[in-house]
Amino acid sequence: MSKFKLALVQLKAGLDKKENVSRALQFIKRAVSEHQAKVVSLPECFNSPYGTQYFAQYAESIPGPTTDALSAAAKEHQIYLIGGSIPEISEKKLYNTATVFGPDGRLIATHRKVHLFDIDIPGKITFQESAVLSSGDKFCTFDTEFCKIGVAICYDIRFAEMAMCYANAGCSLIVYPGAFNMTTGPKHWTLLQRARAVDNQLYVAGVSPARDEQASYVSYAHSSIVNPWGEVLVEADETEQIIAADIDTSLIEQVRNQIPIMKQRRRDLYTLDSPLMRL
Ligand SMILES: NC(=O)CC(=O)C(=O)O
Repeated sequence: MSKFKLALVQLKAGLDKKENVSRALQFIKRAVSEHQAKVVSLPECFNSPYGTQYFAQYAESIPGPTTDALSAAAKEHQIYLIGGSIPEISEKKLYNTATVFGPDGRLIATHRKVHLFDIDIPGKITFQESAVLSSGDKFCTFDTEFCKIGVAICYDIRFAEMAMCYANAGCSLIVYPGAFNMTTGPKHWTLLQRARAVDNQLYVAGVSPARDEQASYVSYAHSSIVNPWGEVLVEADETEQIIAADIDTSLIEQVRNQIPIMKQRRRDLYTLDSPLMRL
C-alpha cells in the first residue's frame, strides 16, 4: 500500500519551442513546490503545437535538447517526470513519443504512440497522423517505489485492450498525455478515462494541453484524474493550470476485493496476455 501525489501540467504550447520548454520547467517546479508532487506529467506535444504540419519542424532526437531539460528537471526536483510527448525523429522516421525520467534524471521509459489518430468526421474533424508519423510497437510501463505506472498517448486510450494489458502487468495508474479536440473531447475524453478506470479498477490520468482558440487544432483541455471507482477526483477547465490528486493504491485493493472482476475473468474464454507484457 502506498500513497503519493500526482500532478498534471495543463500547459498552453505555442509556436516557440524554447518558450514551451522553459514554461514547462516553471510549471514542473510549481507542481513540486505547491502540490508536493512525486510524479508529474506534461501533456501530449508539449514543446510544439499539435498538428501534422508541425511534427517534422519540431521533431528532435531522443536524447535531445528537450529531453535533456526534462532529465535535469526530474533530477533537480527528485521526481518521476512523464514528459508528455514530443515529436521525435529517429532513422528518418517521425514518432509521437513520451519519455519518462526517474528522480536521478535517468531516462527510464519511452512510449511511441501505438495507435495513430486517423479519423474522419465529416464537417467536424479529419485528422491523419499516419500521413506523417510512424507508430510505436511497444508498450510502456515503469516501476516506482509507489507502484507500477503505465503510459500511453491520447488515441491509445480508445483501445480498451491496451489498458487491460497494463492492468494485467500490475499497473496501478495509467497516464495518458492526450490532446482531444472540440468534437471528440466533450463527448469522449472524460468518459474514456472513467471507462478505462472502471474496466481495470485502477487510477487513470489524462493530461492535455490548455485550449488555444487561435491554434489550427483546438484542444479540449479538461485534464483529469480518475480513481478506481471511475470517479473524477479533479478536473481542469480549459485554461493553463496544474491539477493534482493523491494516488492511494489501497483503494485499488479495496475495490478489487469488493467487486472481484479481476478474479472472475473467464480466461478460458478469452485471453489478455500480450507477448509485450511478459515482463
Ligand atoms: N488526438 C488524438 O490522438 C485522439 C483524439 O483526439 C480522439 O481520439 O478523439
